Amino acid sequence: MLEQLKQKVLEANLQLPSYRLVTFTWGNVSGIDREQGLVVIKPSGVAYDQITKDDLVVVDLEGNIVEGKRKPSSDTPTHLVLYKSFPSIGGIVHTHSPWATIWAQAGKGIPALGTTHADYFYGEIPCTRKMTEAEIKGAYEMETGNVIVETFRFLDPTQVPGVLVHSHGPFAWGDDPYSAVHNAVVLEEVAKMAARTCHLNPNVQPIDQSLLDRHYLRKHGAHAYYGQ
Ligand SMILES: O=C(CO)[C@@H](O)[C@@H](O)COP(=O)(O)O
Repeated sequence: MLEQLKQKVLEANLQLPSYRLVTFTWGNVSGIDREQGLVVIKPSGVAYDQITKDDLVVVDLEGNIVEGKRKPSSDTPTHLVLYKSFPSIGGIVHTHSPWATIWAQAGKGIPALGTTHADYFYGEIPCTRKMTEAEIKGAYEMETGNVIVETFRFLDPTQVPGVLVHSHGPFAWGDDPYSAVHNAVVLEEVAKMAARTCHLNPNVQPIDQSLLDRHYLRKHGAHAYYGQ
């Protein structure tokens, strides 16, 4: 089980540069084995083209290193807060993908302006509030997770599998590391489309609820009918 998860996390991390979601060592992917309560995550500061399965780090839900010779991603506390708060997710991706990061730096959520967005996100992709001085100077990465969880107090993370951390960048998640990367790619695509749509038409409004429902629910939920 854990070896299979390591392979998935390795492949998912290597997808980030191939989908052009990261530059240098920015970003990270993790996956969780909920039966064992263990998380596999990318090593901190290691170039993607040098990462091997042996470089991956295994931590418990308190962040203790259980296996691995490297230091875990600096964002590990953020991932752990999300795994503990969102029990349905199996993989998490953080990047600084440019278009999503532009929205995060602007402090604005990405509105659902079209069906591409609606196919994956059941409404706006929210932006967190700014973090306080105390949060920034305190356990910063853990507090980053807490501000994401606070943003989702009235949202279902399975229906909106991503968020923008104010002044920082996007986090996306899914059932496993691969689906988390898939959602991270879509988040970046809809961020680009939405930015250019708003530039073309500053008065554009989010799509009607009926269209949002039709597109989201045809792919998700009990009555989904998309695909084979
Ligand atoms: O968000 C950041 C830095 O702002 C991190 O994702 C990025 O530097 C990657 O850090 P790690 O190599 O995962 O420790």
